Amino acid sequence: MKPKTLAILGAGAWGTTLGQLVRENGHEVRLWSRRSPDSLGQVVAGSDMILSAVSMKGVTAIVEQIHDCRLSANTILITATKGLDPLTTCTPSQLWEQALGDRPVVVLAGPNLSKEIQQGLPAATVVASHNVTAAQQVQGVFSSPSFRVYTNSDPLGVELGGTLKNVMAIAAGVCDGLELGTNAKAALLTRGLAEMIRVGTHWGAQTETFYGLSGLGDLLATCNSPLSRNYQVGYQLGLGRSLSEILASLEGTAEGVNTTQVLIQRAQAQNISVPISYQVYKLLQGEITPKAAVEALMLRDTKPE
Ligand SMILES: NC(=O)C1=CN([C@@H]2O[C@H](COP(=O)(O)OP(=O)(O)OC[C@H]3O[C@@H](n4cnc5c(N)ncnc54)[C@H](OP(=O)(O)O)[C@@H]3O)[C@@H](O)[C@H]2O)C=CC1
Ligand SMILES: O=C(CO)COP(=O)(O)O
Repeated sequence: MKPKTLAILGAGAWGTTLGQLVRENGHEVRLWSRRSPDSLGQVVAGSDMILSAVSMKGVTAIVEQIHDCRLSANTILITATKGLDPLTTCTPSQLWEQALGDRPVVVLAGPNLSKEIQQGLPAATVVASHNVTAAQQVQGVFSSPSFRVYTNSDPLGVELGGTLKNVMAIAAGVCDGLELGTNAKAALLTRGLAEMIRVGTHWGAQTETFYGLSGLGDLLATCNSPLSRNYQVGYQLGLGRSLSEILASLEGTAEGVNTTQVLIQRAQAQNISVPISYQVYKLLQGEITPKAAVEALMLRDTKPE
């Protein structure tokens, strides 16, 4: 493959790690953050691909700035952010699509704890787009002997898999912090996946996508690893620490905290049943103790599976 030029927006843990992967594959990487001396326009000019790996709270500002930048007609935008916009409740790819018109947008998501990837441990991910050719080009740029990349044609499902599992990762951390055991964790993750599918399909994603790497796969990774920031938040809540105390000492972004707020706002407006996410919400709001959240879930009305 001819070397490509990739502008990476967001020099946090994930942007840096993805930049390292692409550089090792022989492509040119220009890493940009809001603290960079170069302007966004300078960095994206002439790039074949732009990868956004900023946390959700930074996406809107960058999407607005991109409007004023000169991009070539076939520049591919790749979004790796796992979150929901509090103002519009849109996903990052929806925000990018609104801004970029006809240019292809590709979602990259999967069970990808950046610290393991930095060590060169094997991992797999998904690149999803309505534009199959664009997804295949991105697959070519990122694939390596240690990073296996699959294409998918349900970008919304792939994006929501990676986004909604962060709420479940908080719940899983609480479960482990409270030492509720393996049966409880299995029940939580299974019902958590059902909840993610209920929300995702209501919003237009396909059920089967959630059984893939970005849904079930990322659920297994983040709900079982202390490397996950969302899991860490939940674990420490389970130990009885307050959210503000936890966030003050957390290294990096735990998107699930914001995602839970936006999810509950939208699920309530649309009358979608999200019992696990709702207990995570009440816990994050400080309205309930971890033990009371578990009781509330266990004492719900009985129902068929
Ligand atoms: N780390 C991981 O393992 C993975 C992370 N992700 C997702 O990638 C995204 C980024 O995560 P990660 O890199 O770990 O997070 P970090 O906290 O390490 O980095 C966040 C990045 O976003 C930028 N940012 C934050 N707020 C703004 C803003 N208002 N304007 C512009 N830029 C901003 C930060 O810039 P600055 O440094 O200037 O503050 C930084 O570059 C998240 O959505 C996460 O869910 C997805 C898969 C794996
Ligand atoms: O999304 C991730 C791995 O796929 C990273 O998880 P955290 O954001 O919880 O650290």
